[in-house]
Amino acid sequence: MSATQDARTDAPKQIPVTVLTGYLGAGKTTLLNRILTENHGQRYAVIVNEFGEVGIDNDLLVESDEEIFEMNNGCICCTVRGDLIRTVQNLMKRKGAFDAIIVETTGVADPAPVAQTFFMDDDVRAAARLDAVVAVVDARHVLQRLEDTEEAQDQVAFADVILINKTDLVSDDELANVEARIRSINPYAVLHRSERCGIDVAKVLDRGAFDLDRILSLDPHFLEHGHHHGDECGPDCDHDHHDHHHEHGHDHGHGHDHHHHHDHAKDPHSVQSISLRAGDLDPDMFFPWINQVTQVQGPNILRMKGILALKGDPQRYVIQGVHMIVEGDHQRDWKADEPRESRLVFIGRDLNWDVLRDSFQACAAQ
Ligand SMILES: Nc1nc2c(ncn2[C@@H]2O[C@H](COP(=O)(O)OP(=O)(O)OP(=O)(O)O)[C@@H](O)[C@H]2O)c(=O)[nH]1
Repeated sequence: MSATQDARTDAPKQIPVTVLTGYLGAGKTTLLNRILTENHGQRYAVIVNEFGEVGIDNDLLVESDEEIFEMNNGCICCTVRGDLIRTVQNLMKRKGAFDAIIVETTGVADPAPVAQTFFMDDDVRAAARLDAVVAVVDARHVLQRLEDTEEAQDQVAFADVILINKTDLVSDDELANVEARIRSINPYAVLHRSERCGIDVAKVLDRGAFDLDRILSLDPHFLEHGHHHGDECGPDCDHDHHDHHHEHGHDHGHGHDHHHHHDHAKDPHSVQSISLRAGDLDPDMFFPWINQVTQVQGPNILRMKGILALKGDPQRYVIQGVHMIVEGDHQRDWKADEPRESRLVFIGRDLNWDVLRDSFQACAAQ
C-alpha cells in the first residue's frame, strides 16, 4: 500500500509532514542526509530554508533522487508561511510523486509558525498533516543555548521527538544532565541519543506524534490565525507587511530589521550573519586564519560553514564549525561548468564583521 492511500477508503490520505528543527549546527543536515541516503522505500520531498544569502545548505545535502525545494528567504519565522503554503500547494499538484514531506527550518527559527502553516490553510490542511516536530540538539552546546536563547527553548518545548546528538562530545554525566534539562522543559517528547544522527529513520519519521492539545497548552494562540492566506503574521506582529524585505541578519551583519512578537533571542538584534565570497584561497593563509578566528571568537560564533576553492586543489573543500569545533573535508571535484568560488557564512553575535571580511579577503590566492 502506498503511504498516500488510505487502506479503508482508498481515498487519498493526508501526506505526513515532519518539521525538522534544532539550533544552529545541531545536526539537522546530517539527519537529512541520512534520511536521503537510507534505503527505506519512501520518497520524500524536502523543503529547506537557507539562513544566509549565499545558500550553502543545499550544497551540503547529498545528491539524491529526492526532490529538494529551497526557500531562500532568510528567516523562516515570518515570511515562510506564505512561501511554505505555496510550496506545499505546488507539491500537492503532483500527488503520488512522493510519500512524505520534510521541512527543515533554519537553526534560529521558532518552529511554531512553521507548524501553524499546516493548520492555517484549508487546502494544505486537507492534503497534508503535521506528523511530528523533530528537534535535533547538540549535546555539547545545548545547555548553554537553553540558557541564552529563546529559540532553543522553543524548539525543545515544541518537539515531539528529540534527538540528542553529538553524544561523542560529552561524558555520560553530561549527557544525563542534558537529558534531565530537556525533560524539565518537555516531559512529553520521545528522546533518542545519537552520534552523527545515526538513528533508525523509522524512529523519527511517520510517527503520528504531533499532539495539538499539548501545543495548545504551550501556546493557546497556536490556532488563532487560522484561515489566513498568504504572508500574514499574527495580529501582534508589528513588522512592516508592506515591505517584505526581510533581512534577518543575513545581509552583511545588519541584523534583524524588524521586530516580532516573539523575540528572536534575549536581544533580537544579537544574532547576525555575514556571507563572504572570494575566488581561490591560499590554503597557507586560510587555515591559520580560520583556526585563529574560531579559537579567539569561538564563543560568539554560533555557526560557520563554507565551500572553498583552494588553490591547486581540484576538489571542493567543505568547512564547518560550531563555536570552537571546526571540521573540514573534501566533498567532490569542481564541475567543469561550475565557477571556482569560495563562500563562507558566519552566524554569530558581537563579531567584528569588517575585520572578518577584510582578513578573509587577505586569504585570497595571488
Ligand atoms: N562530533 C560530532 N559532530 C557532529 C555530529 N553530528 C553532526 N556533527 C557535525 O556538526 C556540524 C553541524 O552539523 P549539521 O548537520 O550541518 O548541523 P545543522 O543543524 O544542519 O546546522 P545549521 O543548518 O547550520 O543549523 C557538522 O560539521 C557535522 O559534521 C556528531 O554526532 N558528533
